[in-house]
Amino acid sequence: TRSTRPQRLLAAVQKNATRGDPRSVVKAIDEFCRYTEWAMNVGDEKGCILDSVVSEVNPATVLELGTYCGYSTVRIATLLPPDAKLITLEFNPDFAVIARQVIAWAGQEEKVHLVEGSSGDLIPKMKEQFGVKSFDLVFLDHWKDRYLPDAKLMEECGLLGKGSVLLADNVICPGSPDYLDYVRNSPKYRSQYFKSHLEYTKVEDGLEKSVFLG
Ligand SMILES: Cc1cc(C(=O)N2CCN(C)CC2)sc1-c1cc(O)c2nc[nH]c(=O)c2c1
Ligand SMILES: [Mg+2]
Repeated sequence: TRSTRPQRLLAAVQKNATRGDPRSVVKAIDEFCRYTEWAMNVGDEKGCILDSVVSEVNPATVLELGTYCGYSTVRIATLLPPDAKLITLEFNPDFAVIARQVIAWAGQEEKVHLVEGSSGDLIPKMKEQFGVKSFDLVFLDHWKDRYLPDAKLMEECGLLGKGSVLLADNVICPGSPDYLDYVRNSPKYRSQYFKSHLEYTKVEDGLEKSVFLG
């Protein structure tokens, strides 16, 4: 039967990237998605904004909501010090299988903990199961309708501390208007929009960076 898009993306990584070289993995995925087959990775343009926020926050603990094929997981992990921890949650087991292999090909498995399941179920278990006190950075890139409930859930679970940064992908396309309205109008956050484009296209999209004020 026909292969899946994530399987074709992994094949492109294994063919064109050097094992243990994360930058070559990122480049191979971007070339595949730009010239062969579009896929919903954060991409190179928004990826540079992601990189700059990760470098600025210099997080010890990161939560990524939505792994997909592991593209942003690799981008983030590459910028973290060796003792930092990146937990990434993926609901779709077929995506998780591919992401583990992409992350391994990039040589980043030490810093990454990929957990399969839904964010709504797993967020309340972060403290007990993973010994996390709070997250310095959360990258929301799973499903537009879960951004707001999961942000509130993280607040309720005490997973956000003063200065914790939420960075959300796709706030314009596909769009998460209720989340945007919340973080832009809540006294608990200071929010900033980084205008960009939907990965590998000219369509407008952007990242919203929101600092939790405690
Ligand atoms: C699946 C999809 C289709 C989009 C689109 O407008 N398209 C028109 C233009 N053509 C080229 C591509 C397709 S945008 C998008 C998407 C993009 C992300 O970054 C996502 N991140 C996390 N979770 C998502 O569900 C997610 C969906
Ligand atoms: Mg996205």
